Amino acid sequence: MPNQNTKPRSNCLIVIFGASGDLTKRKLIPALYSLWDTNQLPANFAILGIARTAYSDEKYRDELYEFSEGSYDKAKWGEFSKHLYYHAGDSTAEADWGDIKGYMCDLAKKHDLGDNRIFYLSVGPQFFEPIITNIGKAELVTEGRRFCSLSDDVPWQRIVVEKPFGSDPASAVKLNQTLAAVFDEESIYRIDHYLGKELVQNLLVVRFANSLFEPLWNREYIDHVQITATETVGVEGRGAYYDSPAGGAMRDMIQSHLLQVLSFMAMEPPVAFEADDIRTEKNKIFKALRIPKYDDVPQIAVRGQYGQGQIGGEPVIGYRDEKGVDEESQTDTFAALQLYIDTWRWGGVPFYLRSGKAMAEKKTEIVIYFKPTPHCLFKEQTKKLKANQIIINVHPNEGIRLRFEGKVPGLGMNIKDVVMDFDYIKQWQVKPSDGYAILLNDVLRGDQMLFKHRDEIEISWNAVQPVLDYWKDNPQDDLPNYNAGTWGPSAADIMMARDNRYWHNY
Ligand SMILES: NC(=O)C1=CN([C@@H]2O[C@H](COP(=O)(O)OP(=O)(O)OC[C@H]3O[C@@H](n4cnc5c(N)ncnc54)[C@H](OP(=O)(O)O)[C@@H]3O)[C@@H](O)[C@H]2O)C=CC1
Ligand SMILES: O=C1O[C@H](COP(=O)(O)O)[C@@H](O)[C@H](O)[C@H]1O
Repeated sequence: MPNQNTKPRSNCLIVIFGASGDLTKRKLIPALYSLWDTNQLPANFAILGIARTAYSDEKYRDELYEFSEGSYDKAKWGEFSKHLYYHAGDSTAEADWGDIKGYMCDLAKKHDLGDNRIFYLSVGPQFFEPIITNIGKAELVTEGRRFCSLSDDVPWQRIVVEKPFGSDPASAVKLNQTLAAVFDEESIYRIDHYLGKELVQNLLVVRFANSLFEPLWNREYIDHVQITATETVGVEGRGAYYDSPAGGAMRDMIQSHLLQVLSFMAMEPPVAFEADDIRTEKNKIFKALRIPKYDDVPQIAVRGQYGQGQIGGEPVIGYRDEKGVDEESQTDTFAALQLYIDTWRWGGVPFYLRSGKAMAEKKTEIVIYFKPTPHCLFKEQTKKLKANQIIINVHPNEGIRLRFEGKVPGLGMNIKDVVMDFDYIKQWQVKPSDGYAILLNDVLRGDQMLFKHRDEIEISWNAVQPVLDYWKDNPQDDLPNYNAGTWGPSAADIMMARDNRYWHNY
């Protein structure tokens, strides 16, 4: 993996809370291993996993190795895992912090790490605040140095906070306050793994390293934008979380990942390619998002929930039959939302966001639909002409496709749409990263560019809250309203048809 971040990294202890969980095993440890394998970790480092399940260091290392099902080279894993430790404890209980702190200090001495620490909150959101508070009480954030976290001479402590970041505007503000009581904003890394995806970052390069696209990137030429993240998987054993008041597609995907993608798609050119400048421009987009009116919700938002169906020829149970899900659940496993950004550039251009589980295909894409030409020379073909499109395939088939009209070979002037194709894997001969290695590399080097600022989180909740309120107040009696393995409820197509548009499904 190329190193795109050239800031120096210093020796440090990486502490993962929730070390026995899915995210740690599936994403964090593989990302740290790949950084180590490509010499991107500091000369001295140790990783300390903390959770309540009892493991010895050896057992923990073996468990992670087995979990990887052969993804790690055995000899290399042996070397890497010498840096990997485990401590069984309840990090939400103040009483356990004497031991936790002692263990951290011993490891720091053993590996000569000084006081540099990264705390990674890979636990359920209900545990974020108690753990942050306990870190503060244990005096693990160096007093008087909170505002010097980027200096090489002074120890630093950084915290990585997973999603969901709150479940509404008030809880997001409260979490930000708890964080601010212990860490300065420069030390807080609110992670969104979509910003670590190659094709999402590529948006900035496409827009700001080329003169070809940016002149068209506005209301004069763009008719509308669609941002889609659909999955074939259902809730996969996360029924209890997904069906809680903090769950559902609007919160789980749209409020977080898709709004972040939208901000990269829509922001103004930053003054410089620096974290502060990028975050300033993103923040302006969040400020300019038109807050939907409560009474308009049925026109601008669609809620869906999957019933039983088939995916890839296999039968799939309905959402309400999943473990941990209420049999009369109103949770949205599909959500679609029309938004406007009230700025000079985007006035009148609708942005359609949608996400769903148990759908026909796993795909994440941004599709930009252009307006028709001001005058049509090919009169008899007018009805057949398709809108020009830029399709950014974030996953799968990573790449960028430009769809435009071309002449069909032969006699006469027949016109058909054709595609110009930048295929990421063919071009670079590498598989794109899932985002975690890129983002962890940034945390190690103190680069916040791809992390969410306090302000944008608080504002972005406001854009979806009226929809969540409306849905809570108005149960929908047609749920489940789409079969697993389809493109979601017909109401989503009707919402588009009302605007004379259709979803980009194939
Ligand atoms: N899994 C994923 O792909 C993604 C997850 N996330 C987010 O990451 C976070 C973790 O998710 P995930 O790994 O899936 O969750 P899991 O339920 O798989 O793991 C949760 C972890 O928290 C630990 N834990 C629970 N209670 C305590 C406690 N009181 N003290 C210390 N540790 C505790 C559990 O260990 P034990 O029981 O041993 O204490 C376990 O290690 C969540 O916030 C989730 O939203 C975000 C994006 C993707
Ligand atoms: O954060 C989350 O993302 C995943 C989808 O991530 P992707 O990288 O596979 O597109 C989603 O399944 C999960 O519900 C959500 O919490």
